[in-house]
Amino acid sequence: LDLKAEDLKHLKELGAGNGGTVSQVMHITTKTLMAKKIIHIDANPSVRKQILRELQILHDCNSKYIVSFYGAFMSDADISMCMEYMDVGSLDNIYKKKGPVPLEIVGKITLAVLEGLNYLYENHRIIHRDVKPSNILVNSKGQIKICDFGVSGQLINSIADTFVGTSNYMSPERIQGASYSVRSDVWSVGITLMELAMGRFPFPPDGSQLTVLELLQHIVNEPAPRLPTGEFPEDFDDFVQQCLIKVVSERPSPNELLVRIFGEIFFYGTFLN
Ligand SMILES: O=C(NOCCO)c1oc2ccncc2c1Nc1ccc(C2CC2)cc1F
Ligand SMILES: [Mg+2]
Repeated sequence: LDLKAEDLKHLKELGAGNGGTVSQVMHITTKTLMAKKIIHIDANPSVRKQILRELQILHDCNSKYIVSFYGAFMSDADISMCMEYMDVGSLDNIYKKKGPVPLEIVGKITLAVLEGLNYLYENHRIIHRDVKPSNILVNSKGQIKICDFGVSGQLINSIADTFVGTSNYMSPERIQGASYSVRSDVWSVGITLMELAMGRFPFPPDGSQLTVLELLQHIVNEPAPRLPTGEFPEDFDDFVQQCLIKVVSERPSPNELLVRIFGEIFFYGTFLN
């Protein structure tokens, strides 16, 4: 299925984020609903060709926790990426509309995200680099899948060159210039789970407004955020604390967290059930 622009019928705009625009499209011949993401890259043709080549890896990223990929193509200076249409949408829009996510759903999200991250790393050595509620998608079959992960190194560079990438979910070591590791993704998972369970971004604790710089300094210099005491089960609080260990070498990897969850009684009768 080699995708081209003329094979697709534009249906509606779904959203626009930092540097990307997503719309719902129909693949005309197969009648398949898709989400098409357009990223504008002002890079020379050889860089754009390399990005397209690297994105082909997505055809081998097959997991029920990863949004399916249909293909990518260039149209003038833009990269178009076509993927599975997730009809319920992204978790940031869901919690902003419906309020804090019930804990049994947070448990389901936790397992899906850890399994997805673990699949990407163990099978393709891919680190997500951008775990956050807007990159976790839900469909009406109740499936939870991750997207927008760093599969193309060249696209990572091009996005970094073109857009301001200081993410609120960035780990302390990453803010201080250390290189990404899978454990940096686990920090972002911790912040994401807190945000979903609390129904608000967890920094700063008192909810006051911080500038971007103040936020980054806070993440590096202050203790990790904590769930409000007594409002959540201890096992969820412990799990989030594990994800938010500030020293990256002491923070668990997705694989270690999954082994701990499935290896212990911990899993049953907890927020993960
Ligand atoms: O969208 C991205 N960032 O969002 C900010 C710009 O709007 C993004 O950043 C990358 C960096 C490196 N390689 C890829 C991507 C990628 N996109 C992407 C990755 C995987 C998939 C999988 C099919 C589900 C879909 C995607 F759209
Ligand atoms: Mg995104």
